[in-house]
Amino acid sequence: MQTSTSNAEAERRIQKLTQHLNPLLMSDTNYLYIVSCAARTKLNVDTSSLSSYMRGKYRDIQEKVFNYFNANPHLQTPLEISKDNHRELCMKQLVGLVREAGIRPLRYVLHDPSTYFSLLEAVGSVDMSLGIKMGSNVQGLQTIATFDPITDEFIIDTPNDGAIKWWIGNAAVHGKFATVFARLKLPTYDTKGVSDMGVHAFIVPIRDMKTHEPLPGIEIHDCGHKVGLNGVDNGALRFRSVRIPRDNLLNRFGDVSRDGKYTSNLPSANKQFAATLGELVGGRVGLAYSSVSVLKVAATIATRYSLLRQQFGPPNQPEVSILDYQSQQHKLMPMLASTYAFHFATTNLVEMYSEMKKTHDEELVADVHALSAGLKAYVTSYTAKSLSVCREACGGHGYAAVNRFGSLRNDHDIFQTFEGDNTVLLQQVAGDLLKQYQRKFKGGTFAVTWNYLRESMNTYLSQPNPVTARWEGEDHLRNPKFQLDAFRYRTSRLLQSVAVRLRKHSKSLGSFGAWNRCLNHLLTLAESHIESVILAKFIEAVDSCSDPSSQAALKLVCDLYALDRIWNDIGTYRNVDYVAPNKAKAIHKLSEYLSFQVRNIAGELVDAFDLPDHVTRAPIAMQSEAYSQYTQHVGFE
Ligand SMILES: Cc1cc2nc3c(=O)[nH]c(=O)nc-3n(C[C@H](O)[C@H](O)[C@H](O)COP(=O)(O)OP(=O)(O)OC[C@H]3O[C@@H](n4cnc5c(N)ncnc54)[C@H](O)[C@@H]3O)c2cc1C
Repeated sequence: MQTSTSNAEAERRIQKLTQHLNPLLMSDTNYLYIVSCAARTKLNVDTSSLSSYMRGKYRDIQEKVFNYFNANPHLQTPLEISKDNHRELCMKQLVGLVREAGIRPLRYVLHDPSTYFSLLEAVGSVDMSLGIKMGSNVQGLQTIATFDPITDEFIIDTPNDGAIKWWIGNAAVHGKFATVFARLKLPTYDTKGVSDMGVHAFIVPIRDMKTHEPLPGIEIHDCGHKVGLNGVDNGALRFRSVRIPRDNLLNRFGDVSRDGKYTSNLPSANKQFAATLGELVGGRVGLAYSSVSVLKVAATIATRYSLLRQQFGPPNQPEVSILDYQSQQHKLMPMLASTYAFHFATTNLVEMYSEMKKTHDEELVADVHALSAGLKAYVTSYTAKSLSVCREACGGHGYAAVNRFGSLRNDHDIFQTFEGDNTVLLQQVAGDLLKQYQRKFKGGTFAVTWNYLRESMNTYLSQPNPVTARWEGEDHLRNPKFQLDAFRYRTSRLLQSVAVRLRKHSKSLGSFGAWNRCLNHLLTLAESHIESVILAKFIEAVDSCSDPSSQAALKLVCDLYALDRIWNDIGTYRNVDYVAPNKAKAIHKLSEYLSFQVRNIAGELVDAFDLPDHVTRAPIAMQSEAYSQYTQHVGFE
């Protein structure tokens, strides 16, 4: 921290005043005192260093995308646009990006996923529909692909109406090919008839290249007008004995020879399944990462507006900015801190994913699978809620479509559902944790991300220490060890207690019934685990930052993230006396104080997201002359 010790008492007084006095009733002397001290306690943030630490090597390619759309205003999505026009525009945006800007996203999918996801982030900031259109694919686990050795073809079938593939991006209008995940069936020439080789990916042409009509056996219906993302043409697909050449099997993990023999370079069916699964998680990784970029845009708009907008103040004094109100800080500052936390967690996920694509390491595949499910669910739910908070935090102007919250909220909302419903995904995380827990008691090894549970179980399951439960000093509360211990303690308790409950209920209810009886407990466990992972990654990012001013800012933001989360769940900690009443009070006070300190550098923190005005686009968030730009937009001279 850059504030001197002598300032600490002054800061505390400011915080006390801002906490306990309604600014409307504040005396002039107090008010001036607050303003002057606030200026003194402000950290100096070097925005450009912080920004390059955040964006790293992807800055250039993202700028290329932003510049292309800035230079081509006709390709920017207007506020009012019909579904059909939006679909056409979205297609033109994609074609322009590839042909004119020379950006070929698919080139990166296989060999450089990190660059691909950063492109997705930039493109999604321009129009979320475009980001989704670039990443859509088809998955159908009930769909069947049967090999016909006579014609050397696979026959693709949708076995029943329940297996019709709904909501396939690009299918309703523009798509010519689909990547279809289907169960591969091979003839066995015995009484069994066929054997099921598990899920494989196939390229299936769906429309005629010249006439663009659906091909024989392929039925396509338009899913119609949606709540958002109307630039994407979603369709429902049914396959009836569609024949494709044997070569259309994507054979990286398993192949079929001309005489119908199956070969694979992977040693076991488990490894093959893990590798195929690895291919499916890319969508979730992309959604978690893109959701953070939506949160960055929303937090930028809401923070800039809150700094600009002045409302009321002490008698005979200038009005104060609405971000000076404690309530506004409470709405927005922990959210800004979370945006930073999620940035580092999802960047790390992308790196793990890239490594997994290179090595196909089985443990890493399992780790990325569970972590992508958890982060996708946690981050997208948080962003969806935050978009409403940001809208409300900007008052009436937040409701104007031009200020973006409506379209961001509508477009982003489905992130909670596609690539796996969030409630279902969190259950996968809980299931994985339980598996790890069982292994611990059977003496097996723990996968990488869950390693901390191995260390934590013995420590955290013992009774809380009554002495440390009372420690309330700022140094202690801002110590990453205390913060991480607290998060992990909660996860370990939840894990151990749910395991006991599941065992008890499964005797009378069976495993499905027991799972359902403990479902809310399981979801809380999964969220708690994901919060621990996010905090651990944030702490690592603070430690690795070499620029002192950026590091001080990140440390402040990280402390706010950690203490705000602990305070949000303080009941759990109090219930088991992990924190005594005095400590709970100190955590609350400190998190409000940190919100106030973050408020002092909020402008710099959102500037470090490095989103140009032509990307944020909301007139209330312009970096200069925001009010006049807005009044001009409405029509005032
Ligand atoms: C705009 C859009 C685009 C899409 N794009 C694609 C695409 O390109 N490719 C593709 O393959 N798919 C796509 N999808 C499909 C998407 O992946 C599914 O909609 C999603 O997986 C959820 O499945 P569902 O709609 O059947 O919901 P349901 O499973 O019916 O869920 C409905 C509700 O039931 C609850 N629920 C369901 N199961 C459980 C459970 N086990 N425990 C507790 N609660 C449960 C859920 O929490 C949810 O609240 C898209 C969907 C949309 C809307």
